[in-house]
Amino acid sequence: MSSKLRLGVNIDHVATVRNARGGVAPDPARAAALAQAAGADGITAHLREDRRHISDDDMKKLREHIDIPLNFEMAATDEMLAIALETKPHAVCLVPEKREERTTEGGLDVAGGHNHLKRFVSELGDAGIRVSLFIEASKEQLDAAKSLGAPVVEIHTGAYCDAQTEDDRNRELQRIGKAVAYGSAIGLEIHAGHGLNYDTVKPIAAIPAIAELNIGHFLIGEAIFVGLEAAIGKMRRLMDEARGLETGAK
Ligand SMILES: CC(=O)[C@@H](O)[C@H](O)COP(=O)(O)O
Ligand SMILES: NCC(=O)COP(=O)(O)O
Repeated sequence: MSSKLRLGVNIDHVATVRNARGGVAPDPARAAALAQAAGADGITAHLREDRRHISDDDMKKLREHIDIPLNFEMAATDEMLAIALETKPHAVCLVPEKREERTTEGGLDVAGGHNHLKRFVSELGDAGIRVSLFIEASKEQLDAAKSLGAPVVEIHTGAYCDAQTEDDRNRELQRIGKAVAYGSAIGLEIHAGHGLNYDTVKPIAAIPAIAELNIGHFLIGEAIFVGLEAAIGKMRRLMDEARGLETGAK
């Protein structure tokens, strides 16, 4: 019997729309409350160093007003560490960040940045925060994550989602499947996300050892047409179908 896959809804791009006019609407905390009501298992938000979407105040409001787990995505910097330790979210996902990128382009080089990351994993873990590392689907990165003592990794699904041919997509899917099997065999909890939509979610959701998917940009875009509740409901249904589960989603 397959187990239910958790859906973390990333609300970054509600803030992108708000910031286009510099006011207070639409409010990411309101979107998070709606996502929770629609069946999200967690809320993900990325406080970027340049504050292009989510703000410090959004993080505080999310922490105060949301009952489901908050997954705080951040770069491994001292500024972000201090904010995370004050916010005390359920989880922190450490991600690579480049000021000039449009979105997160790749995974963290955990193997190469081992010494730099160690302190972040320990300090967050000691504060009772579940630490995850956003990485590419590679054995080298999984081994490095394990040796740092991170309990969770999130596999970057961007290359799989962006693949232009069926062959490339299948190759990426196989790479992810192999990494998930290896990561879970060495005792890591495996999450996945980035760029997932209705067309790409099922093969990823069908990988049994994945415990959580984080999905944002597509859901917020789709909500413009059908509303957030319907968009999340459909994603939930596709995930449940991929696991062969009865779905309670509308
Ligand atoms: C780390 C990751 O893949 C995303 O969750 C992240 O939030 C992407 O950053 P943007 O939302 O700024 O594109
Ligand atoms: N970590 C991935 C995430 O939170 C959502 O990414 P996306 O669906 O906005 O690309």
